[in-house]
Amino acid sequence: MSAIAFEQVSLRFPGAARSAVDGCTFEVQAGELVVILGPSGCGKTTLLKMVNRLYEPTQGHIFLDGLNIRKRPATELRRQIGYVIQQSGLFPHMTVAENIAVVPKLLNWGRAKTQMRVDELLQLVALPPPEYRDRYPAQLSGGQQQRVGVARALAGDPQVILMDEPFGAIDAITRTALQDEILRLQDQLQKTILFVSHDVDEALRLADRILVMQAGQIVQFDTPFNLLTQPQNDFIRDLLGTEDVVRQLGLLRVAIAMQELPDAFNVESQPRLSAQASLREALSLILKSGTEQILIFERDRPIGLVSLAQIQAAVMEKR
Ligand SMILES: Nc1ncnc2c1ncn2[C@@H]1O[C@H](COP(=O)(O)OP(=O)(O)OP(=O)(O)O)[C@@H](O)[C@H]1O
Repeated sequence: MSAIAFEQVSLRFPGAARSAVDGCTFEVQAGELVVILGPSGCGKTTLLKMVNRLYEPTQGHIFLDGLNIRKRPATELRRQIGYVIQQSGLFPHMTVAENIAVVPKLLNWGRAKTQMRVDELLQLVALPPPEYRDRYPAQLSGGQQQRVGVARALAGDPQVILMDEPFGAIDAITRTALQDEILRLQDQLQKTILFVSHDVDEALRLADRILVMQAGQIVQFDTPFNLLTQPQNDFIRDLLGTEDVVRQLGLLRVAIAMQELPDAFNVESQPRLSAQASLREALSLILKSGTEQILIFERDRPIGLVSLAQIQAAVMEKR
């Protein structure tokens, strides 16, 4: 059973000429991180806000773990769905700890259990509790506020988390660090995450699958690799910049060009790279080191080799 399912969902705002979300059908599996990507005004936020019933569809149905969300009281539903928005949405007059404790309080957890949970979550988002627990949001940087926003969304241990351009207002370097945090947290917690973004690189970096929208409709719903290698039309091609080979090298993992390590291969003096690295990093290392091939490692274990010819073949294959 899918964690989230949309069945022919549309929403037309009163007086609007066309639907903001138009006949959307898709399913998200438990533990998946799905990025909703598309240009401004294409309906991303509207789609997201229907999941926690901030908006109600004018047509169609939405299911959470197989249950129609319309059958559940909106307030109870929202307690079970984490929500992170762009400007963190923290309450300015509450401390960091009080902000994170909002849902545990609603769930009547009691003081000791709540305090423990707050500290655990602060640690999880890399903010040492003694230093940050009693600060007010205004005493934090934008990136730290977003970390607290993420901690607050995780507080009630929801299975589903909605994130609406959470890092949209953050500078590029902090943004990359926060994306790394999300990937690390996701590795650890495996939540079902719907993440709105209009940043293509962010989507390619974070998503298990990307739902591309245009004018309220779904254009393609696929893995980053498939979107890059099999874009369904010119809109996707332009949006993702799939014609730019150098850009693609930076986005595709080295693993797609790798060959298995021959038996008894001497791994000693070879230049090496992690399996998480991009083809671009592999190319750069080959050119710099002057070797024919480099070794690919996964968690300290050599798993394969990549050569210049293999990188070229991988890129050619996709054309
Ligand atoms: N509360 C509302 N009342 C009326 N129209 C709305 C409302 N919210 C959004 N819209 C309209 O619905 C369409 C989709 O808006 P939405 O905010 O979902 O787009 P988006 O893809 O999230 O855009 P952005 O990336 O700019 O945030 C737009 O045309 C917008 O003007």
